[in-house]
Amino acid sequence: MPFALDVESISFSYPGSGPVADGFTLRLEDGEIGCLLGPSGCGKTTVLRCVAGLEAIDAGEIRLHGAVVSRPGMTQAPETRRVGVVFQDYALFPHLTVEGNVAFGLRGAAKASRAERVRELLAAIGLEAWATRYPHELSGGQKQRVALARALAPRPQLLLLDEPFSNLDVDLRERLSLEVRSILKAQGMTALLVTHDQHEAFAMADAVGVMRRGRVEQWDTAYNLYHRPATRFVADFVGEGVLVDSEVDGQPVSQLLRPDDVLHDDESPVKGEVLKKAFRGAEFLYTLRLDDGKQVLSLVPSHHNHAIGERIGVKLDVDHVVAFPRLSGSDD
Ligand SMILES: Nc1ncnc2c1ncn2[C@@H]1O[C@H](COP(=O)(O)OP(=O)(O)OP(=O)(O)O)[C@@H](O)[C@H]1O
Repeated sequence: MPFALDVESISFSYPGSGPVADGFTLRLEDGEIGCLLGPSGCGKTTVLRCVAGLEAIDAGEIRLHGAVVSRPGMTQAPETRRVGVVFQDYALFPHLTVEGNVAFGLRGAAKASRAERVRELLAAIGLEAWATRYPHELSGGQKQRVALARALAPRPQLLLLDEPFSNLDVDLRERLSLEVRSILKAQGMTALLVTHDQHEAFAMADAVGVMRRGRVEQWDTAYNLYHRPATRFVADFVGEGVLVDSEVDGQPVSQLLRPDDVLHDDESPVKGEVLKKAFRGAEFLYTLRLDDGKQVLSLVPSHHNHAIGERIGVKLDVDHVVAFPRLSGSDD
């Protein structure tokens, strides 16, 4: 079986700039939800535009279910790729009702089957009662669900989502990511999401690619990106933590300590001075200075409320060591 999406070693530059995608590779199985996660400017949106057919690649190849849609000198038009796109700004048609918006991509289909598909999708997004409302009557989350239904209506072979929740507040973002994931899974849709928000990536995707300078640095499950980052960049970008100088097998290394590796324990002889504290609801995130001067982060249940300057006992609970060679000067 060919991959639903197979992006093989593509390169792309805007006129007059260096490469924005640089030997970029990514594969998605049928029904898989992938995510590109990375800092601003690393090339996420550009890769999505190449996959949609909005940019012509300079090298490599893009295939959808085995059919070549892009190679140097050949770019199949976006409208014939059967690729749906959802953007962050919803882009709903203000003069069309919810059902009018969802039906928009079904022009040309028979009336009865069009009505049936619209009904099915409004049920999937839980907005049947809103069919005859207009976009200005909807909340941000509802608008984004309508945009999703509109993109799904013509049954694309791939759905691209570009920062779809970034206009929504944080709580809604995570809830909607999970909701959208279950809608996509129910429809068996293959999807590629782009975001710089790791909570969104973790909530929605089966696998996440951390991007840096036009390439994927690690393609993995959320769990592995957090607990087994392959590079210093991934360790730094995903989750919180500090790198402390240490030795493994006699070699000088920087060891990654996540806040959940450092436990608060009153009995422990190792003490840390509270330098900073951030209330997270269920937990405090403490920044502690140990007696040897090293700083670590510690996640502590929030009923342990300690003042800045207080010394508290800590112990390490590291079930596997993640370490990188120590930096020598200018490399990063
Ligand atoms: N139309 C354009 N012409 C020239 N350069 C561009 C154009 N669009 C984007 N770029 C540049 O390409 C690089 C990658 O941009 P891109 O939008 O793909 O990044 P991104 O990872 O999606 O970032 P963000 O999270 O900020 O949206 C950036 O340096 C950007 O300035």
